[in-house]
Amino acid sequence: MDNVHVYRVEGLSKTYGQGPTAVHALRGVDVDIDEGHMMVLLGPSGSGKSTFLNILGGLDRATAGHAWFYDLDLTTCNDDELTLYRRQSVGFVFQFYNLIASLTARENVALITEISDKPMEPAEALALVGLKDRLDHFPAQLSGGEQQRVAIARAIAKNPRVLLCDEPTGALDSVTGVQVLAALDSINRELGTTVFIITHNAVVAEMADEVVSFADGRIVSQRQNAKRKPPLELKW
Ligand SMILES: Nc1ncnc2c1ncn2[C@@H]1O[C@H](COP(=O)(O)OP(=O)(O)OP(=O)(O)O)[C@@H](O)[C@H]1O
Repeated sequence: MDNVHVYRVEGLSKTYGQGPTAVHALRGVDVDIDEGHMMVLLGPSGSGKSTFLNILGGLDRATAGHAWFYDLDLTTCNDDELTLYRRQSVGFVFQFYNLIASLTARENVALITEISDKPMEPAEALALVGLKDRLDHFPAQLSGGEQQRVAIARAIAKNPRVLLCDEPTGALDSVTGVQVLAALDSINRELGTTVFIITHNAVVAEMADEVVSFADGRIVSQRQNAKRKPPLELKW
């Protein structure tokens, strides 16, 4: 049976600005993404990874081409449709955690579940990322890796179909970074969420089902790993 594609992308292009100062961030990207896959995106700085993820997440708009999320063409959505898509279907994790300092871990997650249709209990989301003993801690009482795991719990508590992570371990040392990657791995396995991770660390690619490499606004390679390596075995 054919795999179901969560995204189908055709000729996706993005140009910032116009004329001689225009920046061609994406130059015609074609790719299909299988539902439930753990995807790692590699490539040098400026190669278009974040632009690609931001368009898939409905945070930015393409200049040309198409990106379908199942049957929904994100490139023809109006602003309200994109907002609904983001709210219902996408979780985001960035390098910086953006937690509210005066709220506990549980309260930071609850902020999102209050505005979702089919949310998880905050405690359940925090347990999934290994923080069931930290529910009532404030961000300042948590390590950087633990704060990032609260941010991941917040992103998945609304049960999104996809989780888009832009350098989620960029601010962490290798030990805490691996724990964050392990949390993403268990979300992908236990919830079936399709997960994208942008990273500068090629070792992270070993935990992926599929590795997509960008250069100069294009995909220059796409390969599947025969076997995923558990994040706790990654060494960098
Ligand atoms: N809002 C913007 N306005 C103008 N140019 C932009 C904007 N966002 C990105 N760019 C440019 O588009 C190109 C691709 O950037 P992008 O952030 O997608 O690359 P990246 O591969 O994610 O890089 P990094 O690994 O450094 O985050 C770069 O040349 C960047 O300067």
